[in-house]
Amino acid sequence: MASAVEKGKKVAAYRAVDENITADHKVIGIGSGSTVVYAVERILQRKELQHIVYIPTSFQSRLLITEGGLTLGSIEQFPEIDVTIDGADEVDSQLNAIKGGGACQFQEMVVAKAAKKFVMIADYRKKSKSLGTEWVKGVPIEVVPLAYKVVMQALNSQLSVKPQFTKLRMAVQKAGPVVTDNGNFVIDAHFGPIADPYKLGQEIKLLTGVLEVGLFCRMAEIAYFGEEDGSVDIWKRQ
Ligand SMILES: O=C[C@H](O)[C@H](O)[C@H](O)COP(=O)(O)O
Repeated sequence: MASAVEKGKKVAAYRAVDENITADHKVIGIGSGSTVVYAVERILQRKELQHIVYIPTSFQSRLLITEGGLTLGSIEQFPEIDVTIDGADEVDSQLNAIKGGGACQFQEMVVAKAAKKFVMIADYRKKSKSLGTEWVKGVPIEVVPLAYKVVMQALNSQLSVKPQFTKLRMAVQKAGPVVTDNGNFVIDAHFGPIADPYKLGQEIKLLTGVLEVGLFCRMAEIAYFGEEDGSVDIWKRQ
């Protein structure tokens, strides 16, 4: 029996695919994480979507595309994407989101920005009144390895909001830090409730050594949340 969370991910992903991807589309971006697995599952069920080129956002998402037998494209070949569909760790009512729980935020940002429409999918646990209240592991920040200590110091001293903690993300079943698909490290910085996620994201992005910040602000047009009862709550950006 699938848990309520898994059911939530699945109904959100299926509905988002059905309402946003059509046979007229040529290039679709595929996000990363456990919810996106259901989006690809739904795409594979829809025979009329098989001719589309799919752009990955991580090693995991590339595997989903190739193992499903879909056509893989790169962002270099296809810098213009019709729709990108991706998961999220926490989403507020304006559709600002924390992403990067799986350390994929850089490629996800590139592929989301290249898309005419960015669609998010998640289960009910990801809905939030204020970013930093539901996802308390910290905002994921991808940094060039040699600069990680310098960035940590800067995070603690140079921002308009002081983080409650900053941590280098450590790997599981491997000694040492998580290494991203781009060969970088991830710092998780927790700020508590974030009053202005856009501003905070801009400030962090300016720190030398930072490649990308997992604050996706003013980007998604629509978000689908799968509920415990099997329904889907749809939020649109105003
Ligand atoms: O780096 C990972 C991504 O931003 C994921 O989209 C995010 O962590 C959500 O993942 P999941 O669908 O597994 O909750």
